[in-house]
Amino acid sequence: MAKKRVHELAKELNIENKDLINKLIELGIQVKSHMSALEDSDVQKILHSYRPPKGLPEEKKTEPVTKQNMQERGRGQGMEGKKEKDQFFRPDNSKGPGLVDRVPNRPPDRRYEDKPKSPQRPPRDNRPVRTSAAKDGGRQEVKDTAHQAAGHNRPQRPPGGGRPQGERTTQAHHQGRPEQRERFNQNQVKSAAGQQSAGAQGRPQQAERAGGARPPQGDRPAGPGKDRGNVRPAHGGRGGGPRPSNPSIPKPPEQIAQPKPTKAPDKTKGDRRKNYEKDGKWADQSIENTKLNKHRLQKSKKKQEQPAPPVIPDKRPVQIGETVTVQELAEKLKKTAAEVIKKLMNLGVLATINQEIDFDTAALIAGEYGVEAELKVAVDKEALIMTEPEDDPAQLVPRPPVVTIMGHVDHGKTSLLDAIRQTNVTAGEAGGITQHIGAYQVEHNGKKITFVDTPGHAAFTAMRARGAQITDIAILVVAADDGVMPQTVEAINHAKAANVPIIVAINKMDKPEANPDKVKQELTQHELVVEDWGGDVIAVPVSAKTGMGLDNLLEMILLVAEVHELKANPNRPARGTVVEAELDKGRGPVATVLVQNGTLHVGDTIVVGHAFGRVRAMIDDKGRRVKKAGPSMPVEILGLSDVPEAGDILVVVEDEKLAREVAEKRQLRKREEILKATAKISLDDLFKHIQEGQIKELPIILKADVQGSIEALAQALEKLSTDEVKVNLIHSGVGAINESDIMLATASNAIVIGFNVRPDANARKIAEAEKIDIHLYRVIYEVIDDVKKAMSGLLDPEYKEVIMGHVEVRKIFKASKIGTIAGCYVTEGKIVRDAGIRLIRDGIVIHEGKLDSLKRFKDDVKEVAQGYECGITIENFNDIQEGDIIEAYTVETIKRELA
Ligand SMILES: Nc1nc2c(ncn2[C@@H]2O[C@H](COP(=O)(O)OP(=O)(O)OP(=O)(O)O)[C@@H](O)[C@H]2O)c(=O)[nH]1
Repeated sequence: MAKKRVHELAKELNIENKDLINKLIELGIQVKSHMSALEDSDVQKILHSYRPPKGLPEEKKTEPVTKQNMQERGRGQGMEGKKEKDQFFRPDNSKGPGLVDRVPNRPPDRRYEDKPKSPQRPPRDNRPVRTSAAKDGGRQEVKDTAHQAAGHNRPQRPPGGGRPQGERTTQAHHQGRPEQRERFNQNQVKSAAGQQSAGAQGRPQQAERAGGARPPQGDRPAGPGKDRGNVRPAHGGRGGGPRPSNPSIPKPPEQIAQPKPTKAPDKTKGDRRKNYEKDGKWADQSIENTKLNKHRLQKSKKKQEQPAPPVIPDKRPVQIGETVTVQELAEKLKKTAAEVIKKLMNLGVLATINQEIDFDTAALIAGEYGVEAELKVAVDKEALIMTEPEDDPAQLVPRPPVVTIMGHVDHGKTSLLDAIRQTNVTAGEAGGITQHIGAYQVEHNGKKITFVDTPGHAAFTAMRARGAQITDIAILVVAADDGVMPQTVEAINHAKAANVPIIVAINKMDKPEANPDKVKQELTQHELVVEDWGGDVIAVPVSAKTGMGLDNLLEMILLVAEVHELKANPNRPARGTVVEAELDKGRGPVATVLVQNGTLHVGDTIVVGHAFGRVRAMIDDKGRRVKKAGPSMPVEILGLSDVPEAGDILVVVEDEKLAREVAEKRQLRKREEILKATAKISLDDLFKHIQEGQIKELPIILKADVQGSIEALAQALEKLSTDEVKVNLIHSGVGAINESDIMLATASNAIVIGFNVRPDANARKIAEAEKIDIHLYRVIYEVIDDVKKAMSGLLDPEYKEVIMGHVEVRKIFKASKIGTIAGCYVTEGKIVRDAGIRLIRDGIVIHEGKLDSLKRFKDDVKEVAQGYECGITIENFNDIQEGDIIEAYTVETIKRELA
C-alpha cells in the first residue's frame, strides 16, 4: 500500500495541511511539506491524536452525539430562519474548510455548540435555563429542546464525519465569552437532554478539532489555537476539558447592564438586540461594550469608596523670570492674588495685582509658602533666530559673486552698470523687461554675476554699518580722463575697511584724453598697485559708452570670485539682506532681498528687521515671478507686514508666532530708542534742534483730502532736504487726522501736516496730551513755505489759531431768500458770531469762511454755548448737509519770544 502523504491525511481528517504539519511536528514526526509521505505508524499516531483508538466506547457515541448535537443546533437556531440553517446544514457545507468564512452572517448560537461537555456531568433535565440573555433565542431553545425530546427530526448531516465548519470556527472564536458561556451551559443542558436519547457528546477531541481544524481565513493565523488570538482564551483551551457550570462565568450582559434597574425594559432595544444577535459580531460588540460599562462603573464606584488622598503640597521650585506680576506669581504659587498682595504688604511692599515685582521679592514670597523660586533666564529668541547655523562643507556649492560699483561722482558708475546689464542679458531673457529692483544678475560664459544696483560707497557703508555685508567684490570706477579723485579715495578706504577685493575699472577709455597710466600711477599712492606694475590689483580699461572691455571686466570678476571660493549651501532655510524696500501702493511693502545663503521659497515665514510675514510672491530682476531664490539671487519679495530698511537681515523661521514676536520686539525697541534719543519737535523749534545738531531728520506725517495733494506735497517736501536735515515722510494718507496718526507721530517724533483735513476729536485730544504739533493748511505753497522756514530758522509764528468749539449740523432748512439754514447743536466749546468757521465733512474741510447769521430761535445771538441748539447760515455757502461739523476758531496774536 502506498504511503499516505500529509495532504491526503489532512484531507481525510478534514483539516488544513498546515495544521496537520504543526501537529506532526508536535508529535515529533518530521515532515518537510504537505507532499511528504508518512509512515503508517505515523499516520496511526496522528489519527490517534485526532481520534481515540477504535473500540473505545466513546468513539461510537461521539459521532451520533455530534450529529444529534447538530440537530440540536439546528433547532436551537430555529429563530434564525431557515435560510441560514440550510446554509449550514447543506451537505456541501460539511465538506471543506473555509466555507463558514464565506457565510456572511454566522448564527451566533453555533459558537457554543462544540463546547466539550463533561462526561462526568450528570445529565440535567430541561431546566428552565432561560436567562434574560436568552430572551430571544433562549425561549426558542427551550422550546426546541422539548421539541426534540418529542422526537422531531432535523435534517441529518451527511455521512462522512465532516462537521459543519461554522460551528468549529465560531466556537473557536467565541468560546470564553460570557454570553456564550451561558449559552454553552444551556446547550449543555440541551445536549444532556439529547444525550438521553442519542448518547454522550462533548469529547475533548471535539474541542481539539474545533480549534485545530479551523478553516483558512484570510490572513489570520491558521495554526491550532492561534485563531483564538482575538478572543479571550477559552478555559480548558484546546483540550476542551469538561466545563461544568463555571462559578466564574460572568453574568449575562443584561444582568451586567442592570445598573439602571429603574428603567423599564425597552422593547425596541430588545428587538434591536435580537437583530444584533443574528450577527455574531454585533452581539459580541454589545457584550464588550457592556463589559466596558461595567468596568467603568466598578472603577467609579471604587473611586467613590476610596477616601480622598491627603493633599501633599507641591514643593517643586517655581520658575520665575527677572520680573513677575503679582497675578502671575499668585498663579504659580497656586494662591489668590489677594493672598500674595497680603504677604507683600507684610514685607512692606505695596503692590497691585498687575504690578511687576522683581525676582528677589517674588522668591521671598514663594519662600513664605515654602516653595523655592528658580530664576528662569529668558531665552533670547531674537538671538536664537539670528544665529547662523554652520554649514557642512560637503553641502557648499559655488555661488555667483556679488559686486558693488564704487567711484567718484560722474566717473560713470551708473553708465557702467547699465552697459553691463544691457549687453549681458542672456538669450532667454532678451526681451524680458529688466527692472530696477536694487540688484540684478548677468550671465557671462555661463556663470552668473550679481550686481548691486545702488552705486556709491555711501550705500555700501550704510549697509555695512547695519551689520550687513553683501558685497564680495568692489569695482572701483575711475574715469581715465579724470583720475583718482576724493571720492575715489573714500571708496578705496571703504572697500579696504570691509576687506573686500577691489577690481579697478578705468572708464571712459573711448575719450581721447583718456590716460590710464596716470590713473594707475595715482592708485599706487593709495596702496593699490595694478598687475602691470607688479602689484596684485586687477585693472581693466573699459568704456561704458562703447562697451569696450566689459567682457574682460566680467571675466576678471569671475576670476576673483573663483580665487575667493565663494560658496553657499542652497539646501537650508534662506538668509539674506534687504537691498531696497518701499511701500508700494498696490502691493504693500516690497523689499528687494539678496539671498546670501540657503534658498528662499514662496510661503516661507520670514523676519526682516522689524517686519515679518510670509513670502507671498517673489519677482526676479527680469520681472518674472519665481518660486524660489538661491544664493546670490536678488528678488523682490511681497508679503511683509511692514517696510524693512536697507541692510535689514532676512531670516526664515519655522514658526510665524516667533516671527511676529521677534519683529514686534524690534519695533518696540526702535520706538523706545527714538523716544529716548530725541525730544519732541515741532516746526516752531525745529531750527533750534537743527542748530543744536539734535535732529538730522524731519519726520513728517501727511494727511490730505485727495491722493493728488499727497503726491504733490510729498515731492515738494522731500526736495526740501538739505545736507543737515533730511525731510522724511514717514506716513501719508487720505482722510482726517486720526488717533493712529498721532500715535505714530508720538512714536517717531514726527510733525503732523493736514492739508484740507482736520484732526478728529480723539486725535486732537491725544495730540494735546502728547504735545504733538499739528499743522493744518489749505494752500500747498504755505505748507512748503512753513517747513522751509522752519528748517532754516525763519519760521517764527506770530499768530496762533485757537479752536473755540464744534457744532453739529442736525437739520437743514432751505429758504429761498436766505439760502440753507443749518439747525445745529453745539457739541463742544462754543460758537461765536464773528468766529472763523470751517465746514468739515468726514474729516475733510469742505469750506472755510465766516458765519452769516447765528440765531437762537428767532433771535440773533453773539454766541451759543455747548449743549444748546442754534440756527446757522454761512456766508456765501449753502452746501451744508446733515452730519457736517462746523468748527469755530479764532486767530490769536502771540508775542514773539526774544531769543
Ligand atoms: N565718453 C564716455 N562718457 C561716459 C562714459 N561713462 C559715463 N560717461 C558719461 O559720464 C557722465 C556721468 O556718468 P554716470 O554714469 O552718471 O556717472 P556716475 O558715476 O554714475 O555719476 P553719479 O551718479 O553722479 O555719481 C554721463 O554723462 C555719462 O554719459 C564712458 O565710458 N565714455
